Amino acid sequence: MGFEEMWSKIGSIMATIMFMYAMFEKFFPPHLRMHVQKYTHKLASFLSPYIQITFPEFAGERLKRSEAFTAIQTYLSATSSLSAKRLKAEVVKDSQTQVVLSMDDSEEVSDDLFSFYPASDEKRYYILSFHKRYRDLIAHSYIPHVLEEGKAIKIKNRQLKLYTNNCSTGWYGWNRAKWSNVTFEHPARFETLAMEPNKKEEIINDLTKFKKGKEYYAKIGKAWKRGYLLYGPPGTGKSTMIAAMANFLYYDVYDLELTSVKDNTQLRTLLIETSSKSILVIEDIDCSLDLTGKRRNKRNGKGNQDNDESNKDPVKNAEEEDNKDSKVTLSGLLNCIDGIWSACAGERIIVFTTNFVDKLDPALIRSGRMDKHIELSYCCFEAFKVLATNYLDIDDHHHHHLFSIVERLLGEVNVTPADVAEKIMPKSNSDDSEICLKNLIEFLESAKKKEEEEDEEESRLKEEKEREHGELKNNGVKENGFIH
Ligand SMILES: Nc1ncnc2c1ncn2[C@@H]1O[C@H](COP(=O)(O)OP(=O)(O)OP(=O)(O)O)[C@@H](O)[C@H]1O
Ligand SMILES: [Mg+2]
Repeated sequence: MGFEEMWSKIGSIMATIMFMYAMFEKFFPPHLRMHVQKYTHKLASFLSPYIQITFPEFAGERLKRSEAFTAIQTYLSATSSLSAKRLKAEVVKDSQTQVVLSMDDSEEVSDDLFSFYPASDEKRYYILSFHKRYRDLIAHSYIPHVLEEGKAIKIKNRQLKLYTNNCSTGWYGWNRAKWSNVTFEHPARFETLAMEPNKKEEIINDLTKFKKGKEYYAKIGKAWKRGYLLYGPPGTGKSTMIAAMANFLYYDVYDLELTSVKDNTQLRTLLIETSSKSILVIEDIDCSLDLTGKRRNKRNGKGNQDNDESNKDPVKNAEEEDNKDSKVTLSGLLNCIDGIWSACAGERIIVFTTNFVDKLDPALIRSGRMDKHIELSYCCFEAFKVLATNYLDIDDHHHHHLFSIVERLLGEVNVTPADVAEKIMPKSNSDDSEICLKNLIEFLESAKKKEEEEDEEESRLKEEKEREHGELKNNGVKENGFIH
C-alpha cells in the first residue's frame, strides 16, 4: 500500500470517527459523552501523523511575555507575510510612511513544510503543526532557526536610543540619578565621515572584529568590552564618529554627563543600569571633574598654571567651573569601569573624547582601559574628497579642476573638517559646486595668510625677547662684573 493510499484510508477513518462523535454528542447523556470524548481524542492522536507544539504568549507564574512567542511573531512578520492572505499593518519606527506587515490574528501560514498559526483563543499562542517524520528536524534545527532569526530581525528593526543621565530630586530631597532616553536618529555613517580611508577601514575592521568576538573574548577570559579614546581639536569629527559607530554596530548610546553625577555611588548606579549592545560615551573627559593633573593641582592649592587654558573653548571652560560640586573622582571612575561595569553582560563599548590628550591622567587611558587611541585631525585632501561627495555630489573619481588648488592649500594650512564642511555647503539654490569650492579656496587662503601673520608675529616676539635677554646680560656684566 503506497503512502497516498494510506493517508486517504486514515482520512476516511478520521471522518468516520468524527461522524460517530457527532452522533454521540447528539444522542448520549453528558457523563457518557465525556468518556467517549476522552477516548476519541486518544484514538485520533494515535492515528494522526501530525504533531503540534504550542508557544503561548505568556509563560511562567509571573506572566512574563515569552521570548519564543515574540521571536516567532517577528520571524513570521518578516518571512511569511508574503504568503499570508490576511495581514496586519503597523507603523514602523515612528515613521509616518513606513509600515511593517504581519500575519493577522488567526491567519495561518506555511513555512515550507510546516504550518504556523495563531490560535484564535483569547490567550494568544502559536501552534506549530508538522508531520511526525520531521520531529528531529523541527526540534533540532527548525525551532532554533526560527528563534534565532526572529531575535536577529528584532535587533535590526529596533530603534536605537540615546540615553542621557539626569538627576531627579525625590521626597526628602533625596537625589537619584537616572537615564532618560530619546530615539537616536543621527544620520552619521562611516561612509560620510571625512578621514583618511586607511584609518577609517582600520576602525571599521576593529569594530567588526569586536562585534563578532563573543567566543574570542570568552576564550581569552576577558570581558567583552572595548575602550576607544578619540582625541583631536574641536570640529574634527569625534562626536560624529561616535554616532557613526552606533549606527554601524546597531548599539544604543549612553551619553554620560559626568558633571551631573553627584558622587561615585551615583556613577555606579548609572553604569549598572546600562544595557549590553551599547556605547557609553564620556565627552571632553579633560573637562570632567577631578580627572586631570590640573584639577588635582587646584585642589592642592597650587593654583592653575595651565598655559593651554586660553586656547580652550569658552563653553568648556565654563562647564569646568561648574563641575566643582561633583564628587566623582578618577579612582571612582576607574573602579566602576574595571569592576562593576566589566562584570555586567558583554558587548559594550566605552568612548572617551578629549581635545587635549596630553593632559589626561595616564591611568585613565592605559591599554586595557582605552584599548584603541584614535586621533581625529585637521582636514586632509582625502577627507575633503568625502565632504565634496557628501555636500556637492562630486564623484570621488571626477577630479574637479579646482581640486588641485584645494589639495595644495590643505597641505599648507590647518583647518578642521567642520570648517571645510561649513564652507562648501551651498548657501542658496543658485550655489553650484564651482561657487562653493571658490568659497572654500577663499577661506583657505585667508586662513593661510592669518597663520603666516601669526608665525611672523611669534618670531618677532621671540627675537625681541632674545634681544632683551642679550641686553640684560650685557648690562649685568657692566654693572656687577658678573652675569645674572
Ligand atoms: N570628520 C568629519 N567628517 C564629516 N563631518 C565632520 C567631520 N568632522 C566634523 N564634521 C562636521 O562638523 C560638525 C562638528 O563635528 P563634531 O561635533 O563631530 O566635532 P568634535 O570633534 O566632536 O568637536 P568637539 O571637540 O568640539 O566636541 C559635525 O556636525 C559635522 O557636520
Ligand atoms: Mg564633540
